[in-house]
Amino acid sequence: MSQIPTIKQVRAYTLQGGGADYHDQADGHWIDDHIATPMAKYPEYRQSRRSFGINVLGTLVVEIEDSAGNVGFAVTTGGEPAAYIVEKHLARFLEGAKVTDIERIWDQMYWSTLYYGRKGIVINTISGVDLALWDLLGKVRGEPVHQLLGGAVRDELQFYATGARPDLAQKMGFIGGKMPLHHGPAEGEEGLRRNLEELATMRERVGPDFWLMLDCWMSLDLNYATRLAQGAKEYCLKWIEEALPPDDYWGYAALKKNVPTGMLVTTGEHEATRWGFRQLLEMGCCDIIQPDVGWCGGITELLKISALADAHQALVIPHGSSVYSYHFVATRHNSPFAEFLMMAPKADEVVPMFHPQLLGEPVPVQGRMRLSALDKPGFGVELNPVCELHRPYTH
Ligand SMILES: C[C@H](O)[C@H](O)CC(=O)C(=O)O
Ligand SMILES: [Mg+2]
Repeated sequence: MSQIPTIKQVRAYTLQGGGADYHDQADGHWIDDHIATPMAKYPEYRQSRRSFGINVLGTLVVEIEDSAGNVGFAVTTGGEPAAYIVEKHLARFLEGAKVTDIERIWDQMYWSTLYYGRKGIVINTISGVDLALWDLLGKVRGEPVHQLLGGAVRDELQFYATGARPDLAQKMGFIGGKMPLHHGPAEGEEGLRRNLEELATMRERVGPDFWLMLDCWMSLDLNYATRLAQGAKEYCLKWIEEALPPDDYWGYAALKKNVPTGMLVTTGEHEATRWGFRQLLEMGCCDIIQPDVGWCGGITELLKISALADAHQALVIPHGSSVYSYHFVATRHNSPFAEFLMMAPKADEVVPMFHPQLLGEPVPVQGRMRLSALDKPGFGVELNPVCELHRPYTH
């Protein structure tokens, strides 16, 4: 057997601009247009998520180089604080290790950061390192990540679209459309009426059979979420997403009992690790969990989360995250479809989710993606050289 390369150097960079929903989008983009948020109770922070700092962190880029000159990389949220954690803390667990030591490295990253980590930015950072390790291993082996995960269980992925225009997504071949909720409890009865009107208008446009979902981005309370779900029954809402703050497991368990029969409760994009998802699953909080592979602990942890969900008969439909989730979804029976986040400002065309950061990022065609689009080594993407990388710390 040929010798397994060892990890020579770990480098952490930051990058501003573009890059999915927590990054810098220009004025007029649907993703930052009066979306209901937990900050909407303050009128001055209601119109735009950038106003309260959704883009402050920017992107973390992790690069891992091995002794044979292969370089794996990944992008996630976390920016400069995450770069500090990689360089000053996590790099020690990688340098000198074999490129196959992924499980041991994850374990050491998690337990060594426990005293200041567990969730949020630290787990985003660990996720970025883990994804870069899987990318590197794929490049060393000359195989796509889905093959390293045990192989695909289907030849084609099917997508629903998240964006302001499910009616256009329907024409583009997606199986459903998830709209952002625009008004939270602070906008009172008038806001609730407008939320339901928007849903009614969209149902009218897409006809009776197309899936319609509402993404509430943690903005509601149990009473409001229950009333919204009950009002939305008439318009056959397929699921109500992230209605409550992620820590309100008790609220989710109650909401799941309160929603009309057949309507699904989904959540989990801001949840992390097997322990967080265990809480959601054991308390009966939702029907579908939506881990983001760049935030929940990476692929290594998502495998564990997914097995746990399967045993609870819950589906795993990862949040956004492009190629990092496509390679995973292709390999799991309990992930029968995937999300595509419409990053075109008017949600009127399919554009790569992480544009301009990645080169070679595949996108759905007619709401579908052939497995052959994911056949390159690693995650099959490259960093776009036009993006300016900044390395704020070294070790
Ligand atoms: C549209 C939502 O507010 C959010 O930005 C994206 C999201 O939660 C999702 O794709 O799910
Ligand atoms: Mg969501």
